[in-house]
Amino acid sequence: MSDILDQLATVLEQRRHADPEASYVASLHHKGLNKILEKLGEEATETLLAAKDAAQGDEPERQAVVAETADLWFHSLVMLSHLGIDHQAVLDELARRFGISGLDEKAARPSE
Ligand SMILES: N=c1c2ncn([C@@H]3O[C@H](COP(=O)(O)OP(=O)(O)OP(=O)(O)O)[C@@H](O)[C@H]3O)c2ncn1[C@@H]1O[C@H](COP(=O)(O)O)[C@@H](O)[C@H]1O
Repeated sequence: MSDILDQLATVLEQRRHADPEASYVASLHHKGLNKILEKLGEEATETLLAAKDAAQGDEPERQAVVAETADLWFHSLVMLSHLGIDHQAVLDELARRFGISGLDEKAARPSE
């Protein structure tokens, strides 16, 4: 899975200083963080609406969830790139958490 993420992250990095007229990613960087976050919020909402439809739908509705989730992941990568955060850090964090039950992790948190 991380092959395509690595390739995409490389392209996104190249687009940071590309011509906004010629590249969607460059146009997002050019518009700035608020625009990127606005798109991210939109894609999150579209993903959850698609998921609600898919729960009572058929194959087309399931495919819509895949497409919306791809939009959401893509815009998350653009956000990370804009902030200069390597997407590998997110993969490393997931790897660090791998095998640690969320229930156990929460129970081990210091009480506030
Ligand atoms: N994976 C993607 C990708 N996924 C989604 N999108 C774009 O994300 C945009 C958001 O979808 P919307 O339906 O919300 O778009 P919209 O309604 O036109 O947006 P608004 O006008 O409402 O702001 C669309 O223009 C999609 O084409 C993507 N654009 C680019 N990529 C990748 O990024 C690379 C670089 O793209 P460019 O920078 O455009 O060369 C591409 O080669 C692809 O690999």
